[in-house]
Amino acid sequence: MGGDLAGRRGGGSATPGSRGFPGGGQGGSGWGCGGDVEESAGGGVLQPRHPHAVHQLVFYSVYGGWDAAVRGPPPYWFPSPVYSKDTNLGRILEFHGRKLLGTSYSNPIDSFSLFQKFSVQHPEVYWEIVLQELSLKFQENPRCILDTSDQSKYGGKWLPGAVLNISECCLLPMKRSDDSVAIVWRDEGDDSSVNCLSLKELRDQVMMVANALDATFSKGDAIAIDMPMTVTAVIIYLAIILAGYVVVSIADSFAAKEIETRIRVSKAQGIFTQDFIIRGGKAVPLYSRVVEGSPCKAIVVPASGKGLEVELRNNDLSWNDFLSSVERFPRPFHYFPVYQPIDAIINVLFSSGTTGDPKAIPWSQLSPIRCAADSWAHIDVQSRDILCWPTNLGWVMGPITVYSCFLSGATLALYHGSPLERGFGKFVQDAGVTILGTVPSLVKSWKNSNCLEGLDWTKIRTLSSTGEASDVDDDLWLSSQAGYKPIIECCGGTELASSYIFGNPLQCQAFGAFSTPGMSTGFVILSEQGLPYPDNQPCVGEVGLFAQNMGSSVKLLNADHEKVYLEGMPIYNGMQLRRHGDIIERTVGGYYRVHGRADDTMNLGGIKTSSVEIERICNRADANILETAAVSVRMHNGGPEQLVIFVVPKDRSSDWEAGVLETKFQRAIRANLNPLFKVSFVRVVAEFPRTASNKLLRRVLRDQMKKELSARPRM
Ligand SMILES: Nc1ncnc2c1ncn2[C@@H]1O[C@H](COP(=O)(O)OP(=O)(O)OP(=O)(O)O)[C@@H](O)[C@H]1O
Repeated sequence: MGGDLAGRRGGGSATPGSRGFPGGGQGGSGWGCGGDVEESAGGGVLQPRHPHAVHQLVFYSVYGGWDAAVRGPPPYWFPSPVYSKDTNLGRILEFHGRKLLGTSYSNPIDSFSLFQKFSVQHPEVYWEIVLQELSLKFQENPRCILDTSDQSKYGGKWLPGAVLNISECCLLPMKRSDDSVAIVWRDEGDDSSVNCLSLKELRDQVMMVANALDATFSKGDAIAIDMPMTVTAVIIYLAIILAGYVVVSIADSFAAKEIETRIRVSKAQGIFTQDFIIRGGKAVPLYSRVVEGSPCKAIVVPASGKGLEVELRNNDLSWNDFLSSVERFPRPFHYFPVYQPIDAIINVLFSSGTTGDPKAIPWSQLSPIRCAADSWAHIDVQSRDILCWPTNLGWVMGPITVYSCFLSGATLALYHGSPLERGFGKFVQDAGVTILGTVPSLVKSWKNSNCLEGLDWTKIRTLSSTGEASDVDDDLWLSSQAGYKPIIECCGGTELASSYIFGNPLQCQAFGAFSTPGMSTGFVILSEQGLPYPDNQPCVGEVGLFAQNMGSSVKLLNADHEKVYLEGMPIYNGMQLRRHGDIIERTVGGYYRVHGRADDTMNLGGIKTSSVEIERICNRADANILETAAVSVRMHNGGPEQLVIFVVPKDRSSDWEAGVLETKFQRAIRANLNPLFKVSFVRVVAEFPRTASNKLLRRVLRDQMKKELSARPRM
């Protein structure tokens, strides 16, 4: 991406006027539309209480004449000079900018893109600065930031020689005091209060659990956590790492067979779980699934906070019995952390399995530093923030959220219940959440059910989204709920412990788009011939990541790392590129869009296109469409790929003619994408198959359609 492109964006001259979108600037929360805070505070016209139709009318009218092909995606949020200097990166740039970038430095907004490039070219300088900003305490300091002398170490050796305990770093009063609030939470159904745990109280709890672990397990054991992301789960997570064990993260939505696979692959010796999961007013059995899936010792936490409501196996322990092992300890709240080299494994995570079997990915102590640093730089997590991201420790966002809060000194906000319901929204309001993370399916559900109506989300200063491609209209709705705050898009992978493309509060933001490669992340976009496009040119292709990527995986437990990520990838500037498998677009104006997995691309009449691109258009072809999925299949007698659109309607009772929909889709695709793409089949379904982390499984829809076609009589 050319510096000039980004510079123009940042400077605002490519935006629709310095006041921009009428929604921006309200709430006085410290940002504005190109002006100073003082000018913009309270200056917004649109309010969260206005119906979505009004927000739509204004947004789509303001940008009605915007030619995206010439100007790129329309930006809806613009950083002000005053706001920019109050961000983490802005502060760093004001302090170091001139020294590092020389006379090229002007201000955080205009110089952001240059600094991102600088961070790729000089990782040792960038990381030296960022390490100082996080709550990190090394027992042995690293010899250097990056050692590339050993050619056999793909991507180099980061922070060689460093010894630390990353869990201890999360618990130290470095970025905040012992009395500051570390975690706030609320149980589902309890609207009365928001519970708080101070940093000191958290540390005491973690140390007590660490002592109890030593009484039950052998050093170095892998210990699984399969429970909702509650305060207790976070305490257990930190305790396992503090005491020198390895966490095996298992999402609480998995069936017994999935639990069994994860326990087997990771060789876990024990598992922390709950009797039930309380969600949406229901008690969903969890312990019974764990018992079916694993013979290893289970420690069972009561979901109700009172007694257990299940009968345990002989070898299993109730949470209370587990903790009672420390009663005889003279100092149960004291614990000496187990210090380990930087590359020691602390957590085994599993990818979502969108492209096949989930990969078992070991995280070293570098990975948490990477997570926290990226959230610090891109989501601007600060010690004054209260961060909520409904997820699970079994998904990459769980550990990312924990480290992003505790290594930056922010407060972690946890809701013990379903994030789909009003109770969650009320918690966000009552807890004063300032940073809210989401996934697109959650946003779609909130918008569709209207369950947040009347709640006040204006304390939120930054929103964030990850997991799947966002829908522009859903994001318009989300941003408007918080008084037009920026939605920072993040796209990466479990194996990277981070994202490779992001939004950033030093740049104008456009709905459903990313504004920059991650700090210190380099990549090229490859043509079909495997050749990199020039980095200032709009293009679409598979992303090839640079090898030197701090915190990314070097090993898989259940697959050959080299085969999965490196084999067959081209060399760029003498450097072996790393596969990520995404097709991305660099737009005019230097934004990025994700077009989905390389496996989901199709060839329609000789033209390559992605599912996501077609879905974006089809989603808006009729008001009663909740979502669409586009796949292509070949007929049993071969021939060209046929386009199939699957549809989930909003109103399931409405009687839909596939023929009418086919015409609507065809018309929309012809007008907005390519007149040559022909819709061959439309199928209306009640819901889409998804991974346990809610990602759309197009490969299952493809198989379903292939089966249907092969069952048809052959001519
Ligand atoms: N904001 C986003 N927009 C679009 N796609 C996203 C976004 N965030 C993540 N993704 C998709 O999710 C992928 C990362 O998810 P994850 O690490 O869980 O692995 P997976 O690719 O879903 O699973 P597997 O590697 O097992 O196939 C990204 O490569 C991208 O395809």
